[in-house]
Amino acid sequence: MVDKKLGGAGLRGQVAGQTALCTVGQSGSGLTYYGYDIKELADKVSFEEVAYLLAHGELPNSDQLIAYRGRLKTLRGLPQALKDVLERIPADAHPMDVMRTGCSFLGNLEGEEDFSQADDKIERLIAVFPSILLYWYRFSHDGVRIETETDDESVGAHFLHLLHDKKPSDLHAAVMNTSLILYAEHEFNASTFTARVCASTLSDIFSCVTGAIGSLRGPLHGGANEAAMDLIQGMKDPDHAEKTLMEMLARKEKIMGFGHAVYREFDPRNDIIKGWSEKLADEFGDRRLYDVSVRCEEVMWREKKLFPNADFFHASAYHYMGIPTKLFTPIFVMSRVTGWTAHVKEQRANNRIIRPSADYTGPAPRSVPALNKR
Ligand SMILES: CC(=O)SCCNC(=O)CCNC(=O)[C@H](O)C(C)(C)COP(=O)(O)OP(=O)(O)OC[C@H]1O[C@@H](n2cnc3c(N)ncnc32)[C@H](O)[C@@H]1OP(=O)(O)O
Ligand SMILES: O=C([O-])CC(=O)C(=O)O
Repeated sequence: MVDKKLGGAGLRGQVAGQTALCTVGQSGSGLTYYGYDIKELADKVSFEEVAYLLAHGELPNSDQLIAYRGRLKTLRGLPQALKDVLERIPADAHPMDVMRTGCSFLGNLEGEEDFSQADDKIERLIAVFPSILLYWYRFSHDGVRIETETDDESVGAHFLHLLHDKKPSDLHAAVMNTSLILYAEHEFNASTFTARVCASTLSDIFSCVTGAIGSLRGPLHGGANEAAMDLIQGMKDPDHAEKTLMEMLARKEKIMGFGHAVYREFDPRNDIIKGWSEKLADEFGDRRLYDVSVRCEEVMWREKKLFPNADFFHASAYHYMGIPTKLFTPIFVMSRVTGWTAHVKEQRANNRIIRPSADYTGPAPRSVPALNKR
C-alpha cells in the first residue's frame, strides 16, 4: 500500500470543516450518504431518491417521491436564450465546457435571488443538465434541434433517450441509475470543496456549481473516466493490456482511473460498477473492454498496490451503452450536482468564510528599485 503524506501538500488528511452528508473511507462500510451504505442504496433505491435524500436529509416517502419526480420532469425545458448560446458552441468544444457555460448562463436567466430559492434552483439544475448537454451535442453533431422535455421517469433514462433518440432498455436505464447514485456525493473531494469555498463567500448557487464543474473537469478528478477509456480502447486483449501497463509503469506514467486520495485498499463503488460492466459486456456480445479492464486491475494491484477508483469500470460500462467518451465526465456532473448543492446548503447553514493561511516562501522584505535600475 502507498504511504500517505498526512498534512501539507493537498491538505491531505486535514479536517477542513464538518459535514453530515457523507463518510468516505471510515472503517466498516466505506461510503455512506446520510448513514446509508452505498451498496444498499445502489441495490434498493433510485437516483431520484438519493437526490432527494441529499437535498432534504431523509429518503422520500412514496408521495414525496412521486411529487419530486413530477417536478423534475417539468423542469427539463431550456429557455430560448440558452438554446441560442448552446447553438453557438462549436462541435469540438469539450462537453465539460458546455456544462460550465450552460450552468453559468442559466444563472444569468434564472439567478438565485436569495437563499430561500436554493431548493428550487437545485431541482432545476438536476433536471436541466442532461438537456443542456444533449441539446448542444445533438445540434452540433447531428444538426438537429431536439425537444428536451421527455416523459422519462428518471434522469438516467432521460439522458439516454435524448442521446439515442429512443427510450433506453431496462438494463441501460438501471445501469445509469446506479451510476448516478455512485457518483452523487463524496465528502470534501476537490470539486465539492470548490463549491463550498464559493458558498462560503455567500455567493449564489449557480456560481458554486459552475466553479465545481471546472474542478471536476481535470483528469486527476472526474476527467479520469474519459482518460481511462482512452487507455483501454487501445488494448487489444488482456496480454496486450498487461504489456501496455508494464511499459507505462516503467516510464513512471500515471494510470488514470487508479488510486485515491482517501481510500487505502479499495473504492467501494468499484465492485458495483464493475458488476454492471460485465453484464453490459455480455449483452453487447464483446467482452474485450471488460476483460482488459480486469487485467489492468490485477496488474495495478500486483505491481503498485493501486486499485480502480469509481472512474475505471465506468469507462467500459458507458462505452457498452453507446455513450461517446467525451460525454462521460458530464454524466458525473449530472449526478454530483446533488452532492455539490447539498454541501452549499450545509456550508450556508453554518458559515464562516473559508480562508486558510500559506507558508511564505518568497523573498525577504525589499524596496522597489527605480525603473532604470531593474
Ligand atoms: C472520482 C474521482 O475523482 S477518483 C480519482 C480519479 N483520478 C484518477 O484516477 C487519476 C489517477 N490517480 C491519481 O492521480 C491519484 O491516485 C489521485 C489524484 C486520485 C490521488 O492522489 P494522491 O492522494 O496524491 O495519491 P497518493 O498519495 O496515493 O499517491 C502516492 C503515490 O502513488 C502514485 N500513484 C497514485 N496514483 C497513481 C496512478 N493512478 N498511477 C500511477 N501511480 C500512481 C503517485 O505517483 C504517488 O507517488 P508520488 O508521490 O511519487 O507522486
Ligand atoms: O473523493 C475524492 O477525492 C474523489 C472521488 O472519488 C470523488 O469525488 O468521487
